[in-house]
Amino acid sequence: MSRLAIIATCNLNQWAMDFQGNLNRIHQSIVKAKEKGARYRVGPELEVTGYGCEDHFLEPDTFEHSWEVIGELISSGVTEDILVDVGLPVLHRSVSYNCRCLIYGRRIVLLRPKLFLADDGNYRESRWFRAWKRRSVLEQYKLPQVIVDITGQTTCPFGEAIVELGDTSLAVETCEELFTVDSPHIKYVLNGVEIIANGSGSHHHLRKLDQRLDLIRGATCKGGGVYLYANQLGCDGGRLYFDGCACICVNGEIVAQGSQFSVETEVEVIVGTVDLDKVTSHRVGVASRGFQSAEAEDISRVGLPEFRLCKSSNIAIYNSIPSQPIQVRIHHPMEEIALGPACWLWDYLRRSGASGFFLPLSGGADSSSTAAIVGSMCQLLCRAVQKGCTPVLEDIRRVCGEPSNSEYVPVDPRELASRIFHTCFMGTKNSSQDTRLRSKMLAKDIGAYHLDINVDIVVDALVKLFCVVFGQDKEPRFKVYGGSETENLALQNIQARIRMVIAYFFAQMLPFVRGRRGALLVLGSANVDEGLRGYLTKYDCSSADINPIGGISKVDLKSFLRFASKPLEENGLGYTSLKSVVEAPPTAELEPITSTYTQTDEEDMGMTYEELTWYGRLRKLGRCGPVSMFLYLSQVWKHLSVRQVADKVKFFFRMYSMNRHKMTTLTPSYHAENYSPEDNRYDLRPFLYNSRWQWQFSKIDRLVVQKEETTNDIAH
Ligand SMILES: Nc1ncnc2c1ncn2[C@@H]1O[C@H](COP(=O)(O)OP(=O)(O)OC[C@H]2O[C@@H]([n+]3cccc(C(=O)O)c3)[C@H](O)[C@@H]2O)[C@@H](O)[C@H]1O
Ligand SMILES: Nc1ncnc2c1ncn2[C@@H]1O[C@H](COP(=O)(O)OP(=O)(O)OP(=O)(O)O)[C@@H](O)[C@H]1O
Ligand SMILES: NC(=O)CC[C@H](N)C(=O)O
Repeated sequence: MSRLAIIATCNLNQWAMDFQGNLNRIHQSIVKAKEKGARYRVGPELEVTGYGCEDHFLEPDTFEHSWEVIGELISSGVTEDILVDVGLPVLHRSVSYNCRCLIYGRRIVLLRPKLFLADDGNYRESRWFRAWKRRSVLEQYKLPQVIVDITGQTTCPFGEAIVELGDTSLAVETCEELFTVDSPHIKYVLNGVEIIANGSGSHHHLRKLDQRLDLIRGATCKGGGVYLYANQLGCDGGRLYFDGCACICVNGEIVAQGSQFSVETEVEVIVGTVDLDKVTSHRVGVASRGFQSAEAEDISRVGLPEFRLCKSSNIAIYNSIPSQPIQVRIHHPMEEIALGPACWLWDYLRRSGASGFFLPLSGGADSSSTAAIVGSMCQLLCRAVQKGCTPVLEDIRRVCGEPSNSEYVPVDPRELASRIFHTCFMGTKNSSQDTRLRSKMLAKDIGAYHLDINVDIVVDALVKLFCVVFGQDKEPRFKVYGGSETENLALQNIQARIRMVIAYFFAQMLPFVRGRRGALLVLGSANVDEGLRGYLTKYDCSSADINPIGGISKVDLKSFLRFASKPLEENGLGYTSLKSVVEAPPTAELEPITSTYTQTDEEDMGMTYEELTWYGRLRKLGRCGPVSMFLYLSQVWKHLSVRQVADKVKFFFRMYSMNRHKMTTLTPSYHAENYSPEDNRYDLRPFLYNSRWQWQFSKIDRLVVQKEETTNDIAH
């Protein structure tokens, strides 16, 4: 008979610092794995604490509580008859490490510290942990008293090692180690390890899954082997959405895949039956691998001979056949926008204790996108309830403020939206009927509780106050009525800013008005490009509690709106009113519309959204300063003269640097794109610039002259 093994990996929706909840979910995942006959279970990175504890990893309490959780797991008996691989932070000789802990029954088999830390973009693990550098040394770790008391074991091996089981060998790596050039799994494969597990804390951004799956397949494609990938799922207390997708890969082919975006369960266990003889067979067939293996550098080994993964008395084995390769599921980027932020919003809402959302809905592309994402969340929730996910139903009832004996079951996403989603059009004299109507129609499509109000009374009161203080002759006027730039801007900003105050007021009071308790979270809708250009009023209605689209570009949002306007049968979101939103030119509607003037975003900004997307990508992803951005764009924008390109690039950098201060107060938003300008965690820059960029701009000027001379020479 083949060496068949049933193994399990999981997606866990952990929450930073929620030790009790995290313990329950880890426990549940082990129980589920055992129920399905698995003999090995791997969980996500730092699952005991939650990945996103950040500076809590500097507190000794965090390490102590982590061992208490391990103690609870062991004493519950759940680790009996299964090899469990859990992620937690560990202090060893007063140095903190991000570790995997392998437990069998009441024995800690190995503590394996992370070798290569994640330190780019959103990650800064070296702020809290050290990477393990003594790769050839296996040290003895002094176990804490809480574990000694339960197990009687006083020390365990600490370091990089292969675990030799009775019938196979296994090694583990942690998240970023899969992404590094010289991944540890290469050595493990050459050392004959058949099963490699990776516990990850890896977040979603658009179009990323492809890369991750390629790496997973690549790990065992050349040298054979089984690769198990576990990940966190959901919002664990920050701006990131961890997108699960736990999977099992055999000899470079995915045989099992968990969900990427799901509100259905906090504990998703993915089980596969793998034939380890297939690994041997694959390996024997590649002679060059054999040559390299024969001379591979040895790795320390820890023995667990009494444990056989392919246990012949395992009843489940008799009933199972090896898992076959599957077609992997990769969502279209537009579905990713509809699903990722929706799942993040739901975790945030249910965990914050709020009673729903309040969204200032202008009928423009941005706030309409936010609204559609909340609609998508309601659709996901109703689908989960239909499938019988009881914990989801309980959470919904709690958010809706239902009594404990409630029998409420949401079946219609629009009906659910009417309970938890509130939208408000806040018009002024400058608002058009078109946007007012679009806002109303979209709210109807989604089912939101909608308000249509005018805020002129408040704006006028503020202008009056100004006149009382400074005199009637200083009454500010719009430019179209002969006012200066300053007056024109001030009159716009006050309308925009007052909307924010009203939004918070209404969000606090609406549950009371509707005979409910609690308060609503205010949603924001600023997008990446506006942030970059500074085309927003600081502390206006783009300031909110959370923003699901703050990391998404306008160009992607437009495509998303087209997708969301399609009927459900065509896999859209069914919000047909969005069609007119996409077609309308973006406008702030803060200036009076006259027969000769209508305000539009692109004209106001002095650049198009498409140009802004270029600047955004080159600035962050291309790591371009003004000069290299100019050089690059003068190659690409052939429809413009180099002087025009130079003027555009200089204008962008001037506006960007003048407005960078606005990024410091950006509403916390879902991280969806690597070109995000988010200033607090991701895109760290100064916010007081010399916006003349003298050195850089004069170099651009010299280059323009040079290029013009060269072009003239060629022409003659
Ligand atoms: N270096 C610096 N560091 C810190 N803070 C700085 C600062 N420079 C100015 N400030 C502060 O920022 C204030 C100016 O910023 P802010 O009040 O926002 O005003 P401001 O940026 O002058 O004007 C708002 C901009 O957004 C546009 N807008 C308005 C309304 C809607 C929309 C839309 O998205 O549709 C766009 C409008 O056309 C204009 O370009 C100053 O009064 C000062 O308090
Ligand atoms: N008339 C309005 N009624 C309700 N909310 C509004 C209105 N105008 C603006 N807002 C809110 O203020 C935010 C910022 O306003 P701004 O004029 O900058 O719009 P925007 O960023 O272009 O977004 P949108 O595309 O949603 O209009 C909007 O996203 C919206 O949430
Ligand atoms: N936690 C980690 O090591 C994650 C790093 C990895 N590059 C990722 O984005 O998935």
